[in-house]
Amino acid sequence: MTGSRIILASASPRRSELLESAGIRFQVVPGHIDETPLPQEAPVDHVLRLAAEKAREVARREAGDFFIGADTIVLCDGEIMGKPCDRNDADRMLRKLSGVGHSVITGYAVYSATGDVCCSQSVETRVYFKALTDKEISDYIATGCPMDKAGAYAIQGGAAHMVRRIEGSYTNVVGLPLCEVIDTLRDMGAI
Ligand SMILES: Cc1cn([C@H]2C[C@H](O)[C@@H](COP(=O)(O)OP(=O)(O)OP(=O)(O)O)O2)c(=O)[nH]c1=O
Repeated sequence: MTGSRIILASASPRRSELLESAGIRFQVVPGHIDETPLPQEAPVDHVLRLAAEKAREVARREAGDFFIGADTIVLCDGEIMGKPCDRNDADRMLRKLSGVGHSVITGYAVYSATGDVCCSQSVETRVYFKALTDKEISDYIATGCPMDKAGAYAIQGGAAHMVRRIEGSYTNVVGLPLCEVIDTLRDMGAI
């Protein structure tokens, strides 16, 4: 360890758990930004922009050396799915994901306050759902789990049985592509 103060600019408990599992020492300070996509904004541009905005917003008001921001979306048939706004929206999303493949894209950014540089990257994972029954969807929504997850599901939680297979990084689906984030932290001298 270099003794750098690393700040995770995220309210996501999943991101904290993942970073902790890699043995990184850090503090959590959630970022507060508007997550509305810009008109015509491409999915990758969207997650990279939000990740960098979260990291920089926290860097403006907290002391630290390196600030990590991230944003995860589900991309299905051209639609960017963030977190559902209500149960009907969660139902609509899960019906759309049922029986088909989609992408989960996470963008992350590491901002160095001392160097005033920001390194960012996006990672894509393909996820294939089995066909879901009406009961599976309504039971899952009743648990409340979908409400704070992009695409209205958690691969690490109650939706594990809905996933037939994935191609690519598992941690990327949960919210932070660990291999890549650790490489970036090392390249920047943060760890
Ligand atoms: C697809 C999927 C998403 N998610 C979560 C990861 C993110 O927490 C959330 C996507 O919303 P984000 O806006 O990326 O993150 P957040 O609002 O939870 O936290 P912050 O902006 O403060 O960093 O969905 C899972 O936990 N499991 C999954 O399988």
